[in-house]
Amino acid sequence: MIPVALTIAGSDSGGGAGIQADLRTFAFHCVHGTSALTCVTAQNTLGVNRVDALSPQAVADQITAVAEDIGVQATKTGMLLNSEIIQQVVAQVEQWHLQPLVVDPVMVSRTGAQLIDDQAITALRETLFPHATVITPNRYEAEILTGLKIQTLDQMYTAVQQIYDQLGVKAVLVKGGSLEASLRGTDVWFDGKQLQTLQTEIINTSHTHGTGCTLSAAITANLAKGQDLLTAIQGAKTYVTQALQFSLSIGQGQGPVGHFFPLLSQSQSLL
Ligand SMILES: Nc1ncnc2c1ncn2[C@@H]1O[C@H](COP(=O)(O)OP(=O)(O)OP(=O)(O)O)[C@@H](O)[C@H]1O
Ligand SMILES: Cc1ncc(CO)c(N)n1
Repeated sequence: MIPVALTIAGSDSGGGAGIQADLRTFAFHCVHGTSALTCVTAQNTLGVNRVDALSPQAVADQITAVAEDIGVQATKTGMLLNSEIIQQVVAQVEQWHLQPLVVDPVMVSRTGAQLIDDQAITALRETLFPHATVITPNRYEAEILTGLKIQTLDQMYTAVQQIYDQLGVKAVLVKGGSLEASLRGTDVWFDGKQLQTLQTEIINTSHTHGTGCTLSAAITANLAKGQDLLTAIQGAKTYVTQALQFSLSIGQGQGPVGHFFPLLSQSQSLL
């Protein structure tokens, strides 16, 4: 049986983040990827120029179509855009028991662009987080969720525990990709029992677009294969690190990670 994963997320026309990153990541892990699109962004390596929402019912119907026929072993959410879409996603998560559920609480991109409105942030916290197996905020999202400034490892430890204690989530991974250079490969994990620092080699590249989506999609793919959560996260971090090693210098801004890096390395060795 081939594992099936579902991503509920937005489209990135530049192909680096969102649904495009998620489906490539699922494919790399030999997991069949299905999707429910929430919105379409006009986006490239320089930033987001425009966002168009799908109707909440259209999002719900995509999830129903996948869940009632194909079935899903693990689900992730990415850019959910507004509170009406979040309300429908929560209803679908409940109806189809979409577990395990990885919630990447996409609010602010690494370039600092706000990607969802304030009401949506409240809806995420109050209605979706309680269903999450794990949430994976980046540094800016953890700052919004806690009201803390996060610059150091100690501040990451405080933030991850505060999010766990105050937001009723089962587990939290605060990601350090946008911290100062020495902390870029460092994430902090807390599930109410274990506080862990997860560290990989730091890759010195400015082409990091899509790291967060790729990480949460890889965690989801590993969960769809039946791995336990911490193993799934460790494997996903290794994948992101490798994808960063083969990141693509395309466009005038921050290029995407290289999801298909083994193919790239083969073709390079053929040159
Ligand atoms: N230069 C780097 N070297 C190694 N790991 C990195 C680097 N940059 C980011 N990471 C890792 O990538 C993962 C994603 O973290 P990051 O903080 O970049 O997420 P994000 O801001 O949500 O990403 P994005 O918005 O670009 O999709 C984390 O596991 C982080 O440690
Ligand atoms: C569609 C989409 N989802 C997520 C992110 C976060 O990187 C982005 N930039 N675009």
